[in-house]
Formats: sequence, structure tokens, C-alpha cells
Amino acid sequence: MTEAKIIDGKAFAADVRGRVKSAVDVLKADHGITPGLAVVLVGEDPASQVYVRNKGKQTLEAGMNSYEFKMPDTVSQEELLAKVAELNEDPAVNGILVQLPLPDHMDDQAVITAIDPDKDVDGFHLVNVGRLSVGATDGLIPCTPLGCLLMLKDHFGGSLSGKRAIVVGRSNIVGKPMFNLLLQESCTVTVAHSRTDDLPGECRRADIVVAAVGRPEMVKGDWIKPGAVVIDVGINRIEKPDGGTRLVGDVEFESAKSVAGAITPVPGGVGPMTIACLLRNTVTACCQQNDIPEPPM
Ligand SMILES: Nc1nc2c(c(=O)[nH]1)N[C@@H](CN(C=O)c1ccc(C(=O)N[C@@H](CCC(=O)O)C(=O)O)cc1)CN2
Repeated sequence: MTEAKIIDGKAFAADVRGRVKSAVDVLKADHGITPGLAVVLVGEDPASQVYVRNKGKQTLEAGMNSYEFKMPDTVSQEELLAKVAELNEDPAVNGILVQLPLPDHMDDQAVITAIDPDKDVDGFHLVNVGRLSVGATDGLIPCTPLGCLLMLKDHFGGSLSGKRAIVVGRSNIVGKPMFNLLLQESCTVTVAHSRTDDLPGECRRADIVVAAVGRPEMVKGDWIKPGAVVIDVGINRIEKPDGGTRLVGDVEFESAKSVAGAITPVPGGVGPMTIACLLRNTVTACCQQNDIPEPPM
């Protein structure tokens, strides 16, 4: 049997960033506008520090302005909300992102709700959730599901119409928006979760499997229909027998790749698309705020 095509998320993300840069060049040349992205980091979480650093670097590389705000984890929610309010009013800032997770004393939803929905480049605000759920075209779409969709559309040559898809996981950040995006593409979509009966059987019916459940290597190769496309959103750090650690997805890659038609690896699959789509959303937000057509990306 032939092995699955490995979908190279790093290369795909680099391509998206290149298109974003070209769009930014058009905005600068034709409209004299440079999009700006503000990222707020609260606390010292090492992984979050890396993600925020990469966001700033890639924003600048795309030719946009990057504004980074670091706050200690002792900061009060009121102080964070005041920063968000200031950024909402700043015309140089087209996109605002508060890095998650926030410290325990903060209410994530209250902070997200404080962001101007038109600057909510994470697509987490209830207004954007609502826009996505009714198929509105002016919403900002959460970056990770958007990245998955772009990879799927590329694989299938543009149309997903009629495909049977399963999303394993029902989180607000990935599972639910992924469901809405696939439904809009005229897929027949199942959302599976911890209470789903016969999860392997449900997966075996799907042409597209999106695994976003947060459990290391839960989806096994014999759950995959031969030739199906597997998008693995999981990023789980597990211990190796020698005492070190390694990253694995929610799919058992080795067994799945000998059955699937195409599969994303972890690392190097969906992960890099998250930041690329954040840059894309920042350009989208900037165009909407200035009432100018979005250059193709
Ligand atoms: N406000 C937000 N917070 C968080 C988001 C988000 O989209 N918005 N997502 C994650 C973190 N994240 C970006 O913020 C992110 C996660 C992973 C990657 C990535 O490229 N991962 C690599 C592996 C990295 C490693 O070696 O550890 C990969 O999968 O290849 C990019 C961005 C939570 N918070």
C-alpha cells in the first residue's frame, strides 16, 4: 500500500506569509496604510513567550507594524482591560490578540469580550463566533481552524463539497469553528467528543478527519478510512522511554500514515499555520476597518 502524502505545514505557512506580505505591499503602495498587530502577554509562561516572540518577528517580516505588551502575572484584570481599551481606540492597531492561557485569577471570556470585535484577529469574540455560525462574510475566523481549512482546500483542489468530515473535539477555539467552516464548505460534518459511541466507527466513515481533542495519539491508524485526509491539531508533549520528551499529535502518526491519503505531521503541520493565519486576519481586519478591498491572499 502507498503511504500518505505528508502535508508540509511549515512550507504551506511560509507560502501564506508570502501572500500576506504581497498584500501588505499593495496596502502600502495603493493606500498608504501599514497594518498593525498588538499582542499582549500576561505572565512568564515559557511556551507563550516563544509564540509571542514568533508572532512579533513574523509580523515585522510581513512588513506590518508589531506592538508587544508584556504584563506581569500579578497584573489585575482591570489593568489588562484598560490596556485592551487603549488598543481598541488606537488607529494604528488593526488587530489585537491577548495570548492564552491567562493566569488563573483572570476571566478569559471577559477579556476577549473587551476586545473590539473588528480588531479581534483571534476570532474568539462572541460577535465573530456569531458571524461564523451564520456564514457572514465580514467575520474574523479563528486562526487554527482557518489554517486547517486552507490546507484541506489546497489538498482537494478548492472544493470540499459533499465530503464526509469528522471533527474529533468540541472546543470553542478549534472544534466548533472547524465544524462551522466545514459545514459552510458543504461537507457533511460529524462532531465527536468524549461521549461519542463507537468513535472508531464514526472516524472510519470520514473522508476528512480533524483531530482536536488534546489527547496524545488517541486516533489510531485502523480508525482511518483508506485514502482519507487527516488533519492533526494536537500538540502534546510526552515522555520518551529514555527520559526526554517529544511532541506528538492527537493521531498515532505512524499507523495512520500507512492508511491515510494525506496527513499533517506534529510538529510541522497545523501549528505553523496558526501564526500565518493570524497575519492574514490582521490584513483582513485592516482592510475592513479602512473600507478597502482585500488584496488576494
Ligand atoms: N490568543 C491565542 N492564544 C493561543 C493560541 C491562539 O491562536 N491565540 N494558540 C496557541 C498557541 N499558539 C499561538 O498562539 C501556537 C501554538 C503552536 C504553534 C506551532 O507552530 N507549533 C509547532 C511546535 C512548537 C513546539 O515545538 O513547541 C508545530 O506544531 O509545529 C504556533 C502557535 C495557544 N494560545
